[in-house]
Amino acid sequence: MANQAEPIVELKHLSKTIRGKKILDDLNLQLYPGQVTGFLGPNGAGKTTTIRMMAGLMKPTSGEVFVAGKSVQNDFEAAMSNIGVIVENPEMYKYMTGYKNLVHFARMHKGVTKDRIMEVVRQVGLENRIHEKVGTYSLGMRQRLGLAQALLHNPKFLILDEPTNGLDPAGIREFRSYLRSLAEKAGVSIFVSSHLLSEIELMCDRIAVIQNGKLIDIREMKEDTRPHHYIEALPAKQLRAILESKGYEPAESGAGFIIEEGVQRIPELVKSVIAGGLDLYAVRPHRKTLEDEFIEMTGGGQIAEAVAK
Ligand SMILES: Nc1ncnc2c1ncn2[C@@H]1O[C@H](COP(=O)(O)OP(=O)(O)OP(=O)(O)O)[C@@H](O)[C@H]1O
Repeated sequence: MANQAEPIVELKHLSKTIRGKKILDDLNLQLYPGQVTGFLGPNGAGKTTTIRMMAGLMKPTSGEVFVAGKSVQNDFEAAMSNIGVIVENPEMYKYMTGYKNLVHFARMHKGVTKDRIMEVVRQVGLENRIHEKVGTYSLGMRQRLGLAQALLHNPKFLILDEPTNGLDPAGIREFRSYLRSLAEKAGVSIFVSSHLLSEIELMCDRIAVIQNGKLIDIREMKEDTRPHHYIEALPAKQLRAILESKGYEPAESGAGFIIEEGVQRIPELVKSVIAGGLDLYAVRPHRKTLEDEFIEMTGGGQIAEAVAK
């Protein structure tokens, strides 16, 4: 899929040292069109520093960031014409309407027409409220207006720093689906920083994990192709014996077991458990979470704890 395309963003040997302290250490990363990449790491890992350098707000000590082939460090304006940035709580003029705010921000770019402004307004679903003052907007609507602002000049690359801070669960869900459709329909490459594992898991195709200024992992978020089920029955010892006799390798999980099995053979298995005289308490599909994967990957060590914060 997207990985076979040319990267739209490349971080090459990005390092930053401030007063003798190494904050970023030789970061190399490629981002692709149509993909949402999560940037995950514990507090102080270096996420904001990386993002500031990607957006040209801070100079790296060494290394370079390329966006659509243009260097953010050496060809700033050309690179920025392809970048949209949303930082936490985007600055808006509350006493002006959403529309007037966008007109104001549109002046910072070349060639943003009124039609383009309205197109972006529709894209983020604000058409019914765009002529009302921003002061009357909910936080979710303000986030969407921020997104509209960042999209005005049709950037190929969108950077979001902790975008859902302060949103309620419904607002987060809504924002997430906008981002996904933006990547899928418009082919925008999106880079989202967060320290929330669960958020990244739902929003992203791919995650890059940073710790102590170093990129420690990059992985695709694939649906686990092998289906699993959780099953719980008493006595547990007997359940294990039944599962093993059917060729499963049951993994203990809470009061039950996880087995690798799709939904087709579950009714048959349930019949055997009941026929064996066991009390059945639960059978449900089980999907591995990112946290499970980290624990498997790290043996439950420091990284899993750090990213789970
Ligand atoms: N101007 C600076 N001077 C000195 N140290 C700095 C400066 N800016 C950042 N740091 C340090 O660099 C490290 C990385 O900070 P950064 O803000 O990039 O982390 P982060 O991953 O964004 O963390 P958070 O999730 O807490 O925002 C931290 O240890 C921070 O204290």
